[in-house]
Amino acid sequence: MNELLRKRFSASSRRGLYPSARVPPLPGMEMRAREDTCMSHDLTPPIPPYAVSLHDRFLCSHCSSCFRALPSHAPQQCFDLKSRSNSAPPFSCPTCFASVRYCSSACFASDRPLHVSSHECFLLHQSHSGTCPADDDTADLRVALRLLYSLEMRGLLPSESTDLPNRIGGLLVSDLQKVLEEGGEVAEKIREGGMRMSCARNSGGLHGAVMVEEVVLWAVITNAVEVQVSKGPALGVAVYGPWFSWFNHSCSPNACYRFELDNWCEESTSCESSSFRVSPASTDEASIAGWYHEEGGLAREFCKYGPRIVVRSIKPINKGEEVCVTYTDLLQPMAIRRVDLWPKYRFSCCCERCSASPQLYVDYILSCDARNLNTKNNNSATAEYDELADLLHEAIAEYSSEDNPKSCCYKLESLLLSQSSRGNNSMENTLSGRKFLLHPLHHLSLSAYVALASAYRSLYIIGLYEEQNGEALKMGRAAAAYSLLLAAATHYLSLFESSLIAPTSHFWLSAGETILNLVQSSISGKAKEKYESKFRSVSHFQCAKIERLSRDEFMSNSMQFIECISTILSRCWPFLVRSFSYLEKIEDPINFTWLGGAILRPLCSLGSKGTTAFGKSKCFAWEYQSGRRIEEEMNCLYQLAIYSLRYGRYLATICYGPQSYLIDKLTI
Ligand SMILES: C[S@@+](CC[C@H](N)C(=O)[O-])C[C@H]1O[C@@H](n2cnc3c(N)ncnc32)[C@H](O)[C@@H]1O
Repeated sequence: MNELLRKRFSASSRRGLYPSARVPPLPGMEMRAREDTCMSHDLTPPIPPYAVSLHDRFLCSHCSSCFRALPSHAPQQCFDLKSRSNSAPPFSCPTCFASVRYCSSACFASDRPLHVSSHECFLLHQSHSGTCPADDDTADLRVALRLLYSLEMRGLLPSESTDLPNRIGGLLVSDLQKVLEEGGEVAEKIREGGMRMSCARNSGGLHGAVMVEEVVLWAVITNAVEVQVSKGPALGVAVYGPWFSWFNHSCSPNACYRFELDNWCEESTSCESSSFRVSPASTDEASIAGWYHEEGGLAREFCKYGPRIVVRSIKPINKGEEVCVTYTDLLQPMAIRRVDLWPKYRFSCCCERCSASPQLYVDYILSCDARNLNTKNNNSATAEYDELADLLHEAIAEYSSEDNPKSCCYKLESLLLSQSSRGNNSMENTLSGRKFLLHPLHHLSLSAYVALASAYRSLYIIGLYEEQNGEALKMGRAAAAYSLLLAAATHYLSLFESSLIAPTSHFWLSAGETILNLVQSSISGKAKEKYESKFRSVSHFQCAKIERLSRDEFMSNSMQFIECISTILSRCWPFLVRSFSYLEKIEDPINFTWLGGAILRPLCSLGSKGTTAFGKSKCFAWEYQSGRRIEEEMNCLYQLAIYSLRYGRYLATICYGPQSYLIDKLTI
């Protein structure tokens, strides 16, 4: 931001808008279960949003109102808004160079007044005119402008003479003053963003209230969610009213959420409170009553179209229990989760996972030195750990920004090799003079596997494109191996912290897809048909029951799945990892016996309860022999792909429901 402009909007000029005296914060709102609920149940109907905005890169390819992909006449991708064409497609905004587009006249009619009146149009104009960095995404600012306009139209904005509000439209905005006074990245984002919003609203003028823009932008930062309706990056950003925004965070959440693009209500844009299995709660009942009556009710929503959000249970929940979702990546250890949550949400989580003493096994294992796995002693050298973490993050960041998968694989694998003990079946306590040793379940290893799986997938595609089949096969093997390692590791962790089934579902689906692609590009159509028919005749795995699923049934299904694929995996793992030094150290990615007896006991007892759905007897019984023909390897991998996809789909159905985009075309 221009330094001169920053000075003009210094803290002292802003302070004038709201007196510094603060009213005591309202008691926090939360959501509680109205009745006993099993895992895998929708707790809310589809909730329409307060405000939504596509990320800039999707403005040209998706409808700005309903978020559906535009018909093929529009360019599929639009990473650079400045390079738009002159001929505007139908249903687009002529004022902002057609960067905002709609799929139908209904979407156009419903959204364009908001697009124009919120001055989003002007903000995009600013972006085009080159005054903002080309890679700057304006979705947060645009959603804040839209929210601001909607609140204003409904008389829900505080007047300039009142104290800094604790809530706007029911959304928590307390702590803004502290955030701005303390400074830092988020304060900077609010100051700069608030000013850009103000410029847009005043057609470039710098007068008028900046503070209200900052308040609304803070509401967006604290309450918005990324809209994920398809594979790949999130399409945009959405802010929902109290029915969603009052769900608190837990690091051991009992619910998660999905988005739906269809089933929007043509007539009514609000939800009946009777259709919710949760209700708002607070230590101060009067403040809830205030939101029901004085502000027009919790169910008031602003957008006719746009992605609806549905909250779903992922654990059994008792009547009256608080229902929480997660605001952060749960595969991180506690210290990192705290650092991640504080700047945007201003609280230190005290959920049962965070307050357990001693810390829970899952948190211990995500951060401990490989040599301490069985000792519960986490005395590792922090300087050496920090150095390793920096190097890993640097390599991953470089991959994200420069898209050089080869260099990423080289750097990450060198780091993993230099820091690892000898692999999971032979953990040694006596290793070298190193002060910190990684193990495959450490959170740094998991982050590295995510990047490696993605980088090797890119190299595999490049190999296929360049018709270097040998190289493509090699890269595809590594991509499959890292995807499997990631899925197996998170699966293991999810047995101790069951909310981890949500990320685990993504990893099994991704492993299944990666392996299936590898098989399909490596065999002839005839061979594929043969595998498919052979597999159909011997495989009966259904992971059938989702409705009224008990925790025991779920655990039993999970153990059977692992039992089943362990047989197949032991045959094809050596083929996948051949000639990859780090992967070769891992003798069996789903065998966790190296973690020690005490830890494994609960799992062994569960395993013995297994029923027949995933029984070993139903697997193929081919023995691994070195030098087998590639078709035989592929045959084995094909089974692994199908099992991984089916199990991933089972987990995804539990977490996101059968309507989720993750539950797609698996017909085999
Ligand atoms: C999206 S709102 C959730 C609803 C909020 N409790 C309210 O009163 O509106 C996010 C804010 O809620 C509070 N919050 C959420 N989860 C929390 C938790 N586990 N512990 C303490 N505060 C939490 C924080 O102030 C956070 O910024």
